[in-house]
Amino acid sequence: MTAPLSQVRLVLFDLDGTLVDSAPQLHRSVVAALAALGKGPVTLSEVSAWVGNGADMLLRRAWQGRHEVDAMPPAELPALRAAFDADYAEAATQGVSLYPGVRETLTSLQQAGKCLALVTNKPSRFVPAILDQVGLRDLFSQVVGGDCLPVRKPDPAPLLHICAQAGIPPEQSLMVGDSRSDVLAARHAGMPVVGLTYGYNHGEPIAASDPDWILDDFAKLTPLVLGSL
Ligand SMILES: O=C(O)COP(=O)(O)O
Ligand SMILES: [Mg+2]
Repeated sequence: MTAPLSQVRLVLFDLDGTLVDSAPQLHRSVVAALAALGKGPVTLSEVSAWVGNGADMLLRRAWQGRHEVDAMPPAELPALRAAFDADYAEAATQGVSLYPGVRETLTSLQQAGKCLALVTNKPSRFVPAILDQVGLRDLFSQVVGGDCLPVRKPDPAPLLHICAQAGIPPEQSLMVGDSRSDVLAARHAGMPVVGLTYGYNHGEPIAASDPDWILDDFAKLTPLVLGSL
């Protein structure tokens, strides 16, 4: 599907691996949570490959040391999550950085009259402080976190919720993300989707998820959306 991007009035952005490089802080807090329950550490590259389906799934993967986890969550999950939350409340903003071109690109899209929204699987309580830290808080008209609705990406509901609130249909919207959850959510919502190559996608190239456009540089969004790419 390649809808004409001249129609796009609303652009929805993923957070982790799309706007911010947050894996180092997530890694720190996952290791702290494991240690609190007497478990040894996991690596940054493992954590990067396990991000994308929310904090509980990240912790379940870390607990089992693999991406595909058992259907039943471990009994330790609530304690693990409490330890993670306690550490991440402090770690989330420490050294978190924007990918190149993000601020300039978001600003130019907003100045061109596009409505911007954030749709992340990260628990909502951590999102405002991160947006403040990187100076993006005022750019989004809506922010939907991983626990705002009963379901999260790859379910299309968070994307459709944002469209409904904005009064803009999915066909006139664009999803921008780094993982297969973003591509699938957009597909199910009937929305075109850009996949970025540099983020966290469970260790596989974003091309495997077949987004409508693949960009290796966030700044290329401006000409893509505003019409000169
Ligand atoms: O918390 C996660 O698993 C990832 O969050 P994201 O949806 O912003 O990539
Ligand atoms: Mg992401």
